Amino acid sequence: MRICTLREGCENNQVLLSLFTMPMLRNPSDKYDAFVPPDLPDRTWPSKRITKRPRWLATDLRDGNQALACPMNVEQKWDYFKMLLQVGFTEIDISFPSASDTEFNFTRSVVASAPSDVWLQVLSPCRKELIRRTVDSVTGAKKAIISLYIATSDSFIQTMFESTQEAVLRTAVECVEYTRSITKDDPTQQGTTWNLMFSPEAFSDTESSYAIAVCKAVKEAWGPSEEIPIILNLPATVERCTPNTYADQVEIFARAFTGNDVVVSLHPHNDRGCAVAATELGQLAGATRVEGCLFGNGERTGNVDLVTLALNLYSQGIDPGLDFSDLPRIRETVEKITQIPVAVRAPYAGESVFTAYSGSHQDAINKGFKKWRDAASVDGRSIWKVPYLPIDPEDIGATYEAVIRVNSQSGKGGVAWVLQRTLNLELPKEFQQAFSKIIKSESEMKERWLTEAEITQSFLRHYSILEADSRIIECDVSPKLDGTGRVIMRAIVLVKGHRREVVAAGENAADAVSFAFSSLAGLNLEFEVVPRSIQGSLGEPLVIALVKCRNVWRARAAQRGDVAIAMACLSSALDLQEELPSNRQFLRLLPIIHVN
Ligand SMILES: CC(=O)SCCNC(=O)CCNC(=O)[C@H](O)C(C)(C)COP(=O)(O)OP(=O)(O)OC[C@H]1O[C@@H](n2cnc3c(N)ncnc32)[C@H](O)[C@@H]1OP(=O)(O)O
Ligand SMILES: CC(C)C(=O)C(=O)O
Repeated sequence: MRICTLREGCENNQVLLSLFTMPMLRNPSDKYDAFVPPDLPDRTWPSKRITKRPRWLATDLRDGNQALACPMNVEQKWDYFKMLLQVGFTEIDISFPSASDTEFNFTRSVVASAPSDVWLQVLSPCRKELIRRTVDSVTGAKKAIISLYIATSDSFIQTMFESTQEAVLRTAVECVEYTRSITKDDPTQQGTTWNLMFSPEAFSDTESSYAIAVCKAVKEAWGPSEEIPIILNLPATVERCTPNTYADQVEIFARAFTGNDVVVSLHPHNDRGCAVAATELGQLAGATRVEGCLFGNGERTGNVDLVTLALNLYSQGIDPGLDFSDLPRIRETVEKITQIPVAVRAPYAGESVFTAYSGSHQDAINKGFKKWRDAASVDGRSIWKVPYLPIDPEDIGATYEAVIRVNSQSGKGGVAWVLQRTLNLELPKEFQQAFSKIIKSESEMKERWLTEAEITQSFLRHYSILEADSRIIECDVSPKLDGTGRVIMRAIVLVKGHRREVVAAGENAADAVSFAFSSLAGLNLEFEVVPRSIQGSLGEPLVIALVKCRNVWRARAAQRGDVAIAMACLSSALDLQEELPSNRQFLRLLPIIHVN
């Protein structure tokens, strides 16, 4: 066998060995034409705002389904359909009935038991035999939309149909007339409320005047009413231009259909990654209905993502009319059925989209949450103003656990957030700083983020809060017992195997303890004590005392208020002894509390 490479050039009887990939074109204009936008100098959409939700159509069971390696079976379609109903969709593109028995049979079973207020939409090309089968599939439905499409873009007409604009327009009209004759004009079909949707395929690639001409002819052939306006659907079948250009195209189209007997609908795909933007601008330009899929499933890069669109509205204070309170469950169902994972950074739904690892983000979120909660409790309102979080993750079923994850990029705000959540413990700033260093190096050592449980355990361990071996045998702090209004502290401590009793008085518990310890150890120590109640995962309620002694913060915990503080001070002081010269005789009081 003789081998050649592209670089050397190949002759007959040689086997091509692909040793290198072809470089991208130096001059892409040799191959690709720039998109030519329509001219609309007096466009009005840029100064408009979206103030209400569109009509939503979920095409997961049709456009989404036709893009799957393993199209859904009847059972999967049913599970998906029920989920869409729960979310609140009232227009659902359920199938391409002429494609297969599965599609046809599923459609028949939905017709038999779908809620009566839901529009069942089914798609067919403009081919009469396929339209017949499509109409048969929804016969008996309460509400059905027959959705017809035909290619109208020059390139599709030339490449696919090898036809002309006139012939395509004629076919479209004939097919609509035929559809009308076997649906709303057929006396045997009067049990169903029929509507028509028509899509000039690759609208965004179609000359606007031609798209309008075809749709006008189609509208006339169908004869819509104001009660049931015809749906003219404008697919960006392949997204080929910037969203502002799509919006111009939509505005040009919408201006041509001013009556109430038309609804302008959008069907954007995401080839350039701009489908959400295109859909939002398309609504500014006059569209009032949107077709898409959950999480942007669909052909190639997908249809526009309805979750993102709906939650974008929600984040602006507009009720999207779709319920994503339990988005994680919806995501799980969709992933299971489609076998396509939702990307970790998919807006709203991705695993990482509410997570901050970096210190400055965490700090701002931590402060923002506190302010938001305080503000809510003051004036009864709770306008969301937490930095870095476009919406409250809890609204869509995400937990706050995912909001802050602590790794070596994190600062003190992160650990403060975690301890606040797990122990309901608010650490003083310097304490946060000290503990954050410990956590940072643990995370660096492990080369990963640390879980809330790991951080909490590390806190308890580092400050000897949970160690079992108690060496304070008794500790009693009795307020104001010495007749002078001072606090008496009495403790029996085990020091190197010897029981010792310490008694002292002070202005408060900490004071008393500091005197007690001073007398025991021969040191003069002062304590600043910040008592905190913690509940959290520890079972019994505890008091943690954050103790500052000689400018070092420490934490200790015990089961009851003053005693806890006393023990905390004592224990902290005893820890400090280790930092003193070894010739001083000091005690080692081992951890003081036992928590089951
Ligand atoms: C942009 C979209 O998403 S459109 C929806 C696409 N979805 C699907 O195609 C999924 C289901 N499709 C199918 O099961 C099959 O394609 C069927 C049943 C529709 C048709 O199957 P077949 O008859 O074998 O035809 P085939 O799949 O090759 O389709 C191409 C034919 O349809 C014609 N065609 C394509 N679109 C249309 C249209 N909108 N209106 C009329 N004819 C059309 C083509 O010109 C071609 O005709 P030709 O055979 O005379 O050249
Ligand atoms: C048939 C139409 C609506 C479509 O799916 C598209 O053009 O992408």
